[in-house]
Amino acid sequence: MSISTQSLEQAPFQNSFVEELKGEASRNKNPRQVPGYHYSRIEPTPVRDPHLLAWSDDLGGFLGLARPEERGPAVNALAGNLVTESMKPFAARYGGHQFGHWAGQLGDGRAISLGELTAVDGSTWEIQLKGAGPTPYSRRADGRAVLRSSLREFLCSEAMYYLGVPTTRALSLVGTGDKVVRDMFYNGNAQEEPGAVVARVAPTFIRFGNFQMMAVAGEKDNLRALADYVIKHHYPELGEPSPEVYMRWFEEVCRRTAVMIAHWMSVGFVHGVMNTDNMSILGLTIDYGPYGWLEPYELDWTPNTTDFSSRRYAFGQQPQVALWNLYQLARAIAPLVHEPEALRGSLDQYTKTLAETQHAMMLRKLGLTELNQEEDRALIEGLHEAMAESQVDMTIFFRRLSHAAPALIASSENQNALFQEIVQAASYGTSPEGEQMLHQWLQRYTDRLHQESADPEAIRESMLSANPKYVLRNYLAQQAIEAAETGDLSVLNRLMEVLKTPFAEQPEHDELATKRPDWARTKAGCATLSCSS
Ligand SMILES: Nc1ncnc2c1ncn2[C@@H]1O[C@H](COP(=O)(O)OP(=O)(O)OP(=O)(O)O)[C@@H](O)[C@H]1O
Repeated sequence: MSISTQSLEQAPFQNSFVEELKGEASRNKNPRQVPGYHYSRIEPTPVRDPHLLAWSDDLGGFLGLARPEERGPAVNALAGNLVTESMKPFAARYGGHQFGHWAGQLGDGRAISLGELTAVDGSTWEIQLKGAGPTPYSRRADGRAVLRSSLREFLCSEAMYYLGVPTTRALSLVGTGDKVVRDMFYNGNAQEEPGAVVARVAPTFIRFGNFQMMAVAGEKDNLRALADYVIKHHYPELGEPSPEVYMRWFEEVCRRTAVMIAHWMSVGFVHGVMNTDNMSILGLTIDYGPYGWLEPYELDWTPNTTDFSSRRYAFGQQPQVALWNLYQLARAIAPLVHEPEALRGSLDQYTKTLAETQHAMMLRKLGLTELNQEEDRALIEGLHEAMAESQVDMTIFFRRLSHAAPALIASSENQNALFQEIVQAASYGTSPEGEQMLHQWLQRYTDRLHQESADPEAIRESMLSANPKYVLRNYLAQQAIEAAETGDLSVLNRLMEVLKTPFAEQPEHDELATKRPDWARTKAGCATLSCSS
């Protein structure tokens, strides 16, 4: 049965954000403070030659949208060149803590939302164009985005979705035909790069920073209206807003944020810039900027060169930083509840959910069922220590372990050779101490596996479904970028296809699951990135 789809420019948009919240009357794009409002109505600025570079078929189908032609009205709408009658585009006003410091008003400086579409299951999704031109929140920047960062955002949003990580999605990547000037290395050498627009999709893009902005400005009515809007549309199960419901809502935000962080930690995703304006009120991964995937297992690794000195947003810091961010959200919404102190209790919900979810996810990754919680905790702790010491490739290590599980259970005489093979497969030059720790851990793990009653093949299958073979290693994204910049989309297309089923073997794509090559270790974009985008 074929599901009927329509072209984007024919799709009927709803505009609950614009209609239910407060927008300023002025439509001018001059940078300014916008006190007293949730958003500004602002039209995207047209680009020279919008052409489709990539399209997410699954998401398009889910939204009832037909895949657009390379050029035409649908792509014009995806670039911001065509605003249809039912769209009421807007840029939201928010603030945020950046690297721990309150930065004042930020807002959508280059993202413009077109409105909301109804998906085939009846749910509602906001469509937002990133790189669509200046808004009152652009400050001194140009409102545009370069192809390299847009391609990274497009690819990773979808890759994370297929990994099962809570995330915003990406519908399309459109080349603009315009050049954008950026200093990619922050060395003063600005150069022209191709521009692009990504159409992002999420139930809402509201961030912690939207609430912080209203609170800092002392706009209590706006703060309440925003909370009521979010609860009504996105947490309806909590009931009619009231001081008690705000408490329960905050607890739920804490819970969802914990689940998101547990997912990041379980696949080795490092967001790179967890400012409070990059924390979604729905617990979704948002803003794929200087993110990266852990290759050698290092807790203090960050892909973001801007964060090299403080390492505030390093892999191992993410759980703590999310808690700090939630604390800032609690401070922002405190005026809405009777007992602000009680919000602190909800932060415990974060810590508890994070610990439980991480533990459950790690058991799945190891093919273990809950037998003895204390012992299993110690086993998992030991694994983290051994991985940190040996700095093995996290993704490859777990994948190899999954394949090896039946052999480990069979306990042949060649056990040491098997241990060696697992470590070697994932090693970037492990120290003898690191190797020894991993061998000892593997012995402990093998003993523990013996206590499992399931069929070894079933254990292997279940581990393979919890340990992805393919993740978007930075150097892979960089290869797709370099090809796309010369007009070759084949690398991008291949990655899109492979990352749709990251847990499947897909042997013809083995080379996309290998260790980071040596040349990529220091090359810009391949391991580390600046915020330039
Ligand atoms: N080229 C740009 N033009 C205008 N504003 C920008 C530009 N780049 C970033 N900003 C703004 O700077 C702030 C923080 O930057 P950040 O890098 O987190 O944003 P981003 O990647 O554009 O945004 P998002 O969080 O929407 O993905 C945001 O207010 C953002 O809109």
